[in-house]
Amino acid sequence: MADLDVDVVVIGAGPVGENAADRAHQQGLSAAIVEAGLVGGECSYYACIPSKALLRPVDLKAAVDRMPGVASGPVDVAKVLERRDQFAAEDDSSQADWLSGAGITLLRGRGRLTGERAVEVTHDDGTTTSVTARAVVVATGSVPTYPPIDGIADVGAWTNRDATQVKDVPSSLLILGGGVVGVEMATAYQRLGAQVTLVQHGERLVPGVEPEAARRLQASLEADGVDVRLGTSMTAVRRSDGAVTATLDDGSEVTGDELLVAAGRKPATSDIGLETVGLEPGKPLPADDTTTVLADWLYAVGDASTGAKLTHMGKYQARICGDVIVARARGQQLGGRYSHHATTAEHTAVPQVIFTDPQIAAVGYTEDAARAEGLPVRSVSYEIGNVAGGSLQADGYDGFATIVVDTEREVIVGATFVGQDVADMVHAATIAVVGEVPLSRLWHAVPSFPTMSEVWLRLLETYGL
Ligand SMILES: Cc1cc2nc3c(=O)[nH]c(=O)nc-3n(C[C@H](O)[C@H](O)[C@H](O)COP(=O)(O)OP(=O)(O)OC[C@H]3O[C@@H](n4cnc5c(N)ncnc54)[C@H](O)[C@@H]3O)c2cc1C
Ligand SMILES: NC(=O)c1ccc[n+]([C@@H]2O[C@H](COP(=O)([O-])OP(=O)(O)OC[C@H]3O[C@@H](n4cnc5c(N)ncnc54)[C@H](O)[C@@H]3O)[C@@H](O)[C@H]2O)c1
Repeated sequence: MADLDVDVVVIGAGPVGENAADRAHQQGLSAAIVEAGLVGGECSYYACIPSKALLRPVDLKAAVDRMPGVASGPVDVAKVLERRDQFAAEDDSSQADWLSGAGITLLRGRGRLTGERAVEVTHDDGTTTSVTARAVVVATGSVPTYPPIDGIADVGAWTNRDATQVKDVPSSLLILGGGVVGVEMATAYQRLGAQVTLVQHGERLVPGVEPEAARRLQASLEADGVDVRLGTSMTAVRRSDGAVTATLDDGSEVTGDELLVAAGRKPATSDIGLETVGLEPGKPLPADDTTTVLADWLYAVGDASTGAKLTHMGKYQARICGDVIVARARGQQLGGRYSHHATTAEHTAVPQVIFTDPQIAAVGYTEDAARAEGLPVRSVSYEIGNVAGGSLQADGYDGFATIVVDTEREVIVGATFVGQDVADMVHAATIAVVGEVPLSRLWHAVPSFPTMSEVWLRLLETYGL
């Protein structure tokens, strides 16, 4: 392909890179995007989408099983996997078509910086294309990390790619890591018929959430039959007679047909030529609130950056990035906090939904995190099963909501919802946090009866309104 000169070149066509290119292009800039794998990135084929496609059927079955008078049958695993393939088959033709329809040039190959505003793309056939651009955006995502455990390189350990693209559910699965990937995959696999053993070296699961949320999740996983081992780590793993055996640091052994490593991720920045522009490879790219890394030409968004490692937050960063690039191209002043040119929500209002059973949906600070920041806070909680909407949703509804209130400003700085079907409840809290809506005004946001949102009223009453 002939060498190219464009306004913006994006390295990495995951959900985040695609959004950055599109946002800049929609406003009149020429854009090219470089992709070494599948257009759509990890999220579309090996992360968010296939994992949720595996979880939704078993989540629905559990909800039906909690309801007297309606019966669910056994899970048809083949059908579940077939539906997963409808969402996440490893074919990026429709996403590539979308890019070309949008007028963005797709360069298939591996992109590397070769200096300021210069990227070289190496295609599969070994040929190269040089791209020069006014702005370069790094959106190369992340790759799994492997803890230093004896034998881990020799047992054919699964990553999120194997777990989400599975063709045959094994009869048993060891999971290393009790973070978000670990608990979501433990939920899916145990309910798809595998015996799951989950090993987490911390004292609790999903360390970033309210402690009571993690306790309820652990109780539910254990009730499902998951063997949860906390406060322990694997010291060695070996494969014999087809199975993987892991030795734990308390001397015990656990066995499974496969081992899924879900022990965190690192940015995919080790081989993208960062050293040619004076930056250290292998580290998350330190982007400021305008997503800028260097002067007014190098930008970073998504998992490759220091921002939150979630698709929706990466896409938010990408929209800001596109707008900043356009403003600079037009010689316009950048706006400040909460403008189109600042990722303000990254500091105080990151939402996340963990699609386990119970679901955990949270935004902003937990109580402990707020105190660590020196905020004057008080948190109040209320059982969702004690509001009419919750008790109608499921018999014995197990879940609660917590709000963390800044007692000086009387605004909500964090909220957590735990329970069946709470995923969509978090957005109301996100609006309250971002809008810094005073509690006295929230009192007038009347939840409909009988919905689970009535828990908002009870939380405000419990706080003292
Ligand atoms: C199992 C799992 C489940 C998840 N579920 C959720 C969820 O439910 N919700 C959520 O918000 N987040 C979820 N995440 C996190 C989410 O997947 C990431 O935050 C998101 O994919 C980041 O998007 P990205 O575009 O930055 O990177 P990626 O999606 O990783 O895309 C980066 C792209 O860059 C390409 N690339 C890398 N290097 C180069 C190079 N040198 N040249 C050319 N191309 C290159 C890669 O091939 C890839 O296509 C999950 C993660 C995992 C592992
Ligand atoms: N629903 C969602 O939003 C969703 C779903 C999946 C993943 N993600 C994102 O993907 C990213 C990666 O998730 P992840 O779960 O791989 O990473 P993570 O950092 O969330 O969790 C890794 C866990 O592994 C544990 N661990 C690390 N080394 C260990 C060892 N040697 N022995 C035992 N335990 C060990 C850690 O204590 C930690 O709890 C996260 O940023 C996450 O937010 C999001």
